[in-house]
Amino acid sequence: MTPEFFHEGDRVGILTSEPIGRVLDYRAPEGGVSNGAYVQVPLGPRKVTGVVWSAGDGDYPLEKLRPVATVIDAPAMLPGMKQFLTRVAEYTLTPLDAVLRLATRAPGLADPPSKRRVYRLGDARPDRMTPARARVIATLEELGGAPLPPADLAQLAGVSTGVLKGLEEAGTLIVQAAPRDAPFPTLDPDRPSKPLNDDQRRGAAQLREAVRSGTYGTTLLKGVTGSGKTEVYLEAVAEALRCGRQALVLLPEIALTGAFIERVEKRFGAKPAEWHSGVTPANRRRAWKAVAEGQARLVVGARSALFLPFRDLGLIIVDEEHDGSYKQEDGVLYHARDMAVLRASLSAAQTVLATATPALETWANAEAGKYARIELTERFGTALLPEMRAVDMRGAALPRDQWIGGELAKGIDARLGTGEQSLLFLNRRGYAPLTVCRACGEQVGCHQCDARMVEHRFINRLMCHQCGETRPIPPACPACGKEETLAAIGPGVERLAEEVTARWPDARVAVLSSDMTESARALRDRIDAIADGGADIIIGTQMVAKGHNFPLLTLVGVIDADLGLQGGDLRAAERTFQLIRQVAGRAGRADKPGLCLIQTHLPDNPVIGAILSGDDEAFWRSEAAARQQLGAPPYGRWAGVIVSGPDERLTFDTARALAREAGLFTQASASLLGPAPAPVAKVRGRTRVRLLVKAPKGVALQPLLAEWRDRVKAPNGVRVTLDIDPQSFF
Ligand SMILES: Nc1ncnc2c1ncn2[C@@H]1O[C@H](COP(=O)(O)OP(=O)(O)OP(=O)(O)O)[C@@H](O)[C@H]1O
Ligand SMILES: [Zn+2]
Repeated sequence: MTPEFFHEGDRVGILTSEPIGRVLDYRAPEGGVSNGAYVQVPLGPRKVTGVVWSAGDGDYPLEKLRPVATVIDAPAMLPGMKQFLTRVAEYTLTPLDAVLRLATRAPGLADPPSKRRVYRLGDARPDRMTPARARVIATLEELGGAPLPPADLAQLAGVSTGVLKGLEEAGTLIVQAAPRDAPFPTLDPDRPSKPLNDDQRRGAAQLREAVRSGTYGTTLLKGVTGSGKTEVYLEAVAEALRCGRQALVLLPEIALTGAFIERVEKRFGAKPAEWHSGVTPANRRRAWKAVAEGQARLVVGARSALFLPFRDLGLIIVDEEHDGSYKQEDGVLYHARDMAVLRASLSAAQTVLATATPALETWANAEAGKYARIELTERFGTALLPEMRAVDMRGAALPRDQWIGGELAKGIDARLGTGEQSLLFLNRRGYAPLTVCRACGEQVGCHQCDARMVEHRFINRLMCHQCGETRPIPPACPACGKEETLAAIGPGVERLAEEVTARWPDARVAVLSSDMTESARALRDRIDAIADGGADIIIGTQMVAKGHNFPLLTLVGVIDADLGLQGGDLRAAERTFQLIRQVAGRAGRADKPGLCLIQTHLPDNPVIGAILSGDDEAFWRSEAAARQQLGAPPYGRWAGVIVSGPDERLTFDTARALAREAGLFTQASASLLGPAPAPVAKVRGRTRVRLLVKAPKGVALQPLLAEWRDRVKAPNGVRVTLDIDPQSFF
């Protein structure tokens, strides 16, 4: 048992967020320190952030230990949070310090709370009263004594800051220093919600009851696109607020937060805290602290918000829970949906997984009765689900630089000039996936990756989608040196935009792709403008499939439905099903009916069939049966292993040495496959080799993997990465 408090001079164990691999001993500072306190400690010449984790247990002489330098002004980490971080580390087989880093990513945490200047009303009145001066006094009197920053006061009173200066000199305005981290406004759960329909009401009641129970539980909220899932789970949020607890809503895409926050503001009368990479450092720190103090009651954010120091988390919503972006693919390889369930189970909270097309894992857990279930089978109001049609492209014979077939083109024609919008979906960023020399056949590749360079015409450069490196489009072939022989092959969204502009020169075209380098704010404005009718034809990658509401949109064209079906990884069918259903769901969300045309060369493919048929349960059952037969997740447990290093031979040697220890797995009725060069065999100059561990469901895989990894000492520079429940296999 760790004591609650350490007195000055006690030996304390500090976990830092530095890659040290263990808890370090320090001496408790003057005044003592609580268990769980966030602190700064000296480490070599630096000061680093850490948490009081345990009693110190080393045998280094106490008097030689360095004392804790600063105790950070924030509530101590709660035992439940320590447990959560520990379990994440164990589950993902990552060092605890790396997980702590996720939980302390608030810039300037240790800085003293900074102050800003505010004005409050003093007793003195100026000798000479002017209308402007009177307005300033009236404004502050109306606020009942609350101080205001100069800029806000000037704006509200409609005066210049010069007027304020004069009043300050007269002693009418008094300067004060107020903490910069203003508290978050209070959300009111009892403001009226939208009137819910019967299905929504039933779902909301079920969720409210679950939240009130004050126990752990997970619910799959499955509703067709446009059924109003958001309205339903906002009722669960309201209930958590009524119970005095905190709530977290995870969204898969930053571009969605703007619209979502507006909905929260309408429902609860104020804005929630935001947490994602687009939030400024100052606001991050403000949110982190307010969450730790229990003052911020609702957080809307990206997956990393799961690691915020909630006081009393009662509810986690994972919106579009099937979305691949919930898996973090570097650093700590965790799946935010799974870790949300873990965090909820440790804090007697409820999790709600909202989606139109659940991940097979989630579907199976609901089938098995581990998750409760709520179904919304119809769109809200009078809107109908879009009509879905496959377009057989096998005989289409389109010109070389066209990808929009006759039927789709007719659909676009019919909508131009009527105020209705068309959306063309192509899940490929850039101009063309391939740049080939017409003279020698060279495919332009990345210098440091086993990947082709992708032409991005908007920035006029070639880009490697593995490492992000860009370079100018070369004037001559890098292999044969011939000039003007490089040709773009195949379409990306930018090239599709070119086709659209050529064929419909008068149409207003908008391209939405995740690599556009605009700010979150600018992107949001653009999306709002599109929703208001600012474009006739929208072209987008999977970013457009997620959750947007474009009321005027009535036609969705899937340019190439077969893209995701090739490559044949474990989830190819599932992902294609989810993505196309989701993008189709953008059509016909208001009063006009929607149509989705799916261009394919594989019209008889069962996945295309399932997308068209509307019989979801049949699709999940057949997917489940196929996975069961393979012993694949969720019916078996898989772990991906990537061995990478700058030296090819050493990397392969390490992988082979690991493979020789496969006996450890076979004894536990698990198996090891590989090594084999990874499908992307080189990234940033590092050779990549893959192995795969497959185990039956009951096997405790992590301890086995840890022991196995430790049996082989990887030479300098060679890294062994373990990926539990891998989502990607490149
Ligand atoms: N009870 C309601 N009253 C009025 N409007 C509603 C109600 N429920 C939903 N809507 C409206 O219906 C539309 C779809 O709702 P919402 O965005 O919640 O659906 P969804 O199920 O999350 O859809 P998707 O999965 O496609 O993103 C929205 O414009 C929303 O404002
Ligand atoms: Zn590269």
